[in-house]
Amino acid sequence: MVQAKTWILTKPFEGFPQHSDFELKVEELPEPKDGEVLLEAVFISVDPYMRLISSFSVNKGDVMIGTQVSKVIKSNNPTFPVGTHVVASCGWRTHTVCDGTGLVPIMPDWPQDVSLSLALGAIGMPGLTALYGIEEVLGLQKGETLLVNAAAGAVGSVVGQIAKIKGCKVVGSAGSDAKVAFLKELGFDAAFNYKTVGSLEEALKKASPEGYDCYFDNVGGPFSTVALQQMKNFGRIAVCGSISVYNDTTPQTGPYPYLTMIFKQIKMEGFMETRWGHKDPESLKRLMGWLKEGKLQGREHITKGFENVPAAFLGMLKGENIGKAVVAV
Ligand SMILES: NC(=O)C1=CN([C@@H]2O[C@H](COP(=O)(O)OP(=O)(O)OC[C@H]3O[C@@H](n4cnc5c(N)ncnc54)[C@H](OP(=O)(O)O)[C@@H]3O)[C@@H](O)[C@H]2O)C=CC1
Ligand SMILES: CCCCC/C=C\CC(=O)/C=C/C=C/C=C/[C@@H](O)CCCC(=O)O
Repeated sequence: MVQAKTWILTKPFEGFPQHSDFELKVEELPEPKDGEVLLEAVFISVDPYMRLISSFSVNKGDVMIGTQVSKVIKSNNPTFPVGTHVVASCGWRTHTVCDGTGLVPIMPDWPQDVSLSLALGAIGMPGLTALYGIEEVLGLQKGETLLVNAAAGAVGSVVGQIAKIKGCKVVGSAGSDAKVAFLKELGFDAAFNYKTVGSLEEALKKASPEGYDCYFDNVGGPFSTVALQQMKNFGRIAVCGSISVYNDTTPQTGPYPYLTMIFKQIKMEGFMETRWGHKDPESLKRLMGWLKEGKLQGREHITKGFENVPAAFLGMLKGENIGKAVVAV
């Protein structure tokens, strides 16, 4: 008999999540039946979407949602022999018994010297988000200028690096001087701390006086109101996330930038990375290729211990992470 530790939600989030919204529970798991496997979590991902989804689709007492890299430690399913590593959407739990539905094996030929945690980051969902936002939504072209915010995070740091691979000028904004220094290390052409610049408009103009062809928006809210005014004619905007409003308790209202969009003939498209799921195997190979060539860095912010998953999640929402926030169980 295996005991699974789980983090359950004591109530749906309201405003900024609190430590008291979570409770550690222990569950006795049954032995896996025919066709079933027993998974043991190795790395657990903490992501901004969990803040949103858990406000409306998770009930009090449910295990907190989320993905993990886990190892099959018992198997009655020939598709997933013991020792197989998978990406599993089974939430914040140390052990899981399941029938294999929805388990995604780690891509074949994963190099020995690359941490499996990257399957939750640069070589996983956030990396794919960056790639699809750039290629499928923005259609970014060599020589163009791209702006990305939350640029030192999981998605943003990959966005900037792919844009450099494609021969573009990249401007990034982030919330601390240490993050700005990291962006410069990654080869960003310009980077600034949006919390200390004074005038965001001036910072954007200084970084690219001729404006921006493309804007990869992870933040939304007032930042985007200002950034939109700095777009070039026929600029394109990929609306990836809107983290500045995820903890708001009142609905968003204007400003309404439609006149600027009309005059500048701007195109703006929201997207979910899951739209291009059929391309994932090929796309993950491309991301891994860049990693192996040294063109892509998969920086991570690792928190140790299952007991610290809520703290890692709250820390990510507060902006404590440089790179992908992950928990090593
Ligand atoms: N559309 C899609 O398919 C997907 C969308 N996303 C979205 O992409 C965005 C980035 O996600 P991800 O890379 O995983 O997370 P990050 O690793 O970037 O971590 C979140 C970061 O957001 C920034 N942030 C937090 N609060 C605010 C705020 N009020 N204003 C401005 N910035 C804030 C912080 O960085 P800083 O210190 O710079 O403020 C923090 O480090 C999110 O909006 C997320 O929802 C993610 C995956 C898929
Ligand atoms: C499914 C997330 C919907 C929230 C949309 C809000 C903001 C954009 C964003 O952050 C999107 C994230 C998309 C994440 C997709 C994750 C899937 O690959 C796995 C999710 C399954 C799970 O955690 O149980």
